[in-house]
Amino acid sequence: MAAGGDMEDGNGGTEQRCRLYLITPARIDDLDAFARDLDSALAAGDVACLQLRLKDVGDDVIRTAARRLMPVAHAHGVAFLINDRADLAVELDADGVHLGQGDGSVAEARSLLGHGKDIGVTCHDSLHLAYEAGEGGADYVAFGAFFPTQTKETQHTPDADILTVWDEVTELPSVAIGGITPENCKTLAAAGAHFVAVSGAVWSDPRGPAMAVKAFNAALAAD
Ligand SMILES: Cc1ncc(COP(=O)(O)OP(=O)(O)O)c(N)n1
Ligand SMILES: Cc1nc(C(=O)O)sc1CCOP(=O)(O)O
Ligand SMILES: [Mg+2]
Repeated sequence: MAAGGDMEDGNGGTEQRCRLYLITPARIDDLDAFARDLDSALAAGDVACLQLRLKDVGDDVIRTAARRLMPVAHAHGVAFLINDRADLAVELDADGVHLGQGDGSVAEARSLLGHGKDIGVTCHDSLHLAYEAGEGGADYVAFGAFFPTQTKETQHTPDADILTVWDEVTELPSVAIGGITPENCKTLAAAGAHFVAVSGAVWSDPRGPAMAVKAFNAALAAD
């Protein structure tokens, strides 16, 4: 799906239907150290995508981080998406953008990015928002937060059934997000999620991000 990386979902005939989607911490103080952590995490197992989600920083900080981290992702065949900002995604030649409900329309992002890039949309607990996103041309929809999370304040707590309903009515990939761990990810995969999006459970794992990626892939591959 993505030029630099492979954001194919598991329906492409791969053995593992639900794949891991990583999201960076909202703040990266030591970019070189994080790049090393990222390299070891992506070397440890299958990851479909990395989203750069820096918050409360200037555009140049996002640019510097993207220029440092996108080559690491691409070296492992991992798609690299920018959070919120379709304009920066174009400028940086990223593989796509993730849009929240306040980050502009899919149509606007598509007019900037073109058809070779991925556009994802936050849909919280709403099938209506997901239908709207799909009709607008989104490449995936994201539902969440399924579990308690310290990474983002959210009022929406969908039930996993929304993933099953979505999977029954469309082939448009779904991403599940919010408090996802190796211990709880399988329930979301079994419900129909094509990707599980994770931040804290990878970057804050005391065993290191590589072990966390291994644990997620072992859990997702289990029957
Ligand atoms: C894959 C994925 N799903 C949801 C979000 C949340 O996006 P948004 O609602 O715009 O909130 P912020 O992440 O911008 O704080 C996401 N980033 N990625
Ligand atoms: C960025 C984000 N969006 C959410 C939503 O519900 O839309 S929950 C969330 C936080 C994801 O990080 P963690 O894996 O650490 O919970
Ligand atoms: Mg956003």
